[in-house]
Amino acid sequence: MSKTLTLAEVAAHDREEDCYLIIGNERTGGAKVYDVTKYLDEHPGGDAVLLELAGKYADDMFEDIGHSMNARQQLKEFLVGTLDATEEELQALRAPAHTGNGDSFLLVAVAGALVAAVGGYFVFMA
Ligand code: HEM
Repeated sequence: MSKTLTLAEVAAHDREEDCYLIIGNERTGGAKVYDVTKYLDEHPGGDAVLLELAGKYADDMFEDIGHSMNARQQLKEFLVGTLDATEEELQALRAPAHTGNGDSFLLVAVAGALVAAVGGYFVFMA
């Protein structure tokens, strides 16, 4: 039977000699815990990216890369168990990535103001 781990239990496996990652979401069948310690040296994307996420929720990064079906298949070899966390806890872990949207909104607003100012200047000069 597969185990169920809490976020705190996963967080304890946060180094090169003992590296767990949480990958998965509602769409891919739920958040699951993987022991990638033995995979660090073999990962085509290198060990650094995995170590940076050691003991953490790595799903957003895993999905952003657009891993192949083969990579998804490989995941199964490293399965430790399922994650015992509420939807709110997972959302909180995703939060840092979401603040990025606020920044880009600001960027668009500033760029828009700049275009309006330059446009206004030319209209004024004409
Ligand atoms: C156990 C988890 C993981 C497995 C089994 C895995 C497997 C793979 C495989 C097989 C590839 C080759 C391309 C492909 O088939 O898609 C790959 C590439 C890559 N992976 Fe992962 N990966 C894992 C987790 C992650 C995570 C968490 C990141 C976070 C950033 C990551 C970043 C990358 C990058 C950047 C590449 C591209 C390498 C390149 O093409 O230069 N991987 N991974």
